[in-house]
Amino acid sequence: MHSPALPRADLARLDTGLDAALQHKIDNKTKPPGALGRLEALALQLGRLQNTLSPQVSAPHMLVFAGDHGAARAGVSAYPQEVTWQMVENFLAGGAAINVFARQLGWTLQVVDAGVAHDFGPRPGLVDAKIAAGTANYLEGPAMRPDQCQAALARGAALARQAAAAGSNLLACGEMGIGNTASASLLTHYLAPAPLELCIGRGTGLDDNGLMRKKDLLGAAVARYPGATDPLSILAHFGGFEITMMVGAMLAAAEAKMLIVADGFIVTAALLVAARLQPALPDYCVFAHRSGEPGHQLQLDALGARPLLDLGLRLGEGTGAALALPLIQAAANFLEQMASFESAGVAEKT
Ligand SMILES: O=C(O)c1ccc[n+]([C@@H]2O[C@H](COP(=O)([O-])O)[C@@H](O)[C@H]2O)c1
Ligand SMILES: Cc1cc2nc[nH]c2cc1C
Repeated sequence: MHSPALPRADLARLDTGLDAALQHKIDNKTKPPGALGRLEALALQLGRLQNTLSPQVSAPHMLVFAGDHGAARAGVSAYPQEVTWQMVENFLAGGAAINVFARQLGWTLQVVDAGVAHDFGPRPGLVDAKIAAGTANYLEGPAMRPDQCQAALARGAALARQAAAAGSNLLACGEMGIGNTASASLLTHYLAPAPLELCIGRGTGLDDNGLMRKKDLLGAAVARYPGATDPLSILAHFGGFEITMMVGAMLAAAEAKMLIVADGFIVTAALLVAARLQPALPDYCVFAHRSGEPGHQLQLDALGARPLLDLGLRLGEGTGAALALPLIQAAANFLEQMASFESAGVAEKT
């Protein structure tokens, strides 16, 4: 599927021209070489991305995309579909885990209705980008029409461009959508690619019977759509609107040279789609954490990614991305603020 909503140009790999100077700056800080571990690689990545020896994290922006899934009614989740809109209300009231972590960081969230099956009316703090009241059920046909897929990609891209225009150079993505681990499993199966069975987990907490049912249903969905390889067609077939909007946001964020902070299983499914469209995309990403959802590791392997944290989180909402933000800020800060051996008068290695 061709996408008029997305940039046509190939996304460039990050320029490594400053690597030697960045590494020299990192190595001259008052610490043994390599002693700041993964933070040193993060500092190098930030320097490459911003093409400077003094990278900074400016106005980090978090988008939390919410959407409903037609397949949720068939029983792929431990929770009823209504939880999606109820949790959006919780986000708006400031009572969800992501609100707590965002407050701790002094961070504001932008909550986006990408396609929730509920009429919120005009609400302060909620971006109305509703494509439809939930996707169609992919057990019966495509989750969305091609024009809906394009509209979702375009809306996501516009939100990332707006954040960049307002001075942000870091985009963190989060999501909420009952049934969206099923969509993420299907996308992972086709795009990692990986055996379907290994891509399916308990999501919000299915018991053994529920997991068996989810595997049966998703097996039937794949049987209806054999041999697909085109990433946008697969995305449109299995949804959801929140995942599609994240794909658009990620591609536009990378184009604007923002650092993209990925969260868990569903956000990384969107990233898998985006990386199939723009293979250089992982250069622009930090993988915040390893989700407790087992298919996440398959996605990370497919992307050659190593997450920063491993806390057993499986909540979504962007919680892992929020928890990783201080580490990214620490990487920029040590590079900017630490003394060098010379400036501090500390003797170097003998
Ligand atoms: O981020 C993750 O890795 C993650 C893993 C499992 C579940 N979730 C969240 O749980 C919801 C989807 O779970 P489910 O079982 O309804 O497919 C959705 O709102 C996600 O944000 C998120
Ligand atoms: C309560 C609840 C909160 C969530 N946050 C993200 N996904 C979620 C799923 C449930 C069920």
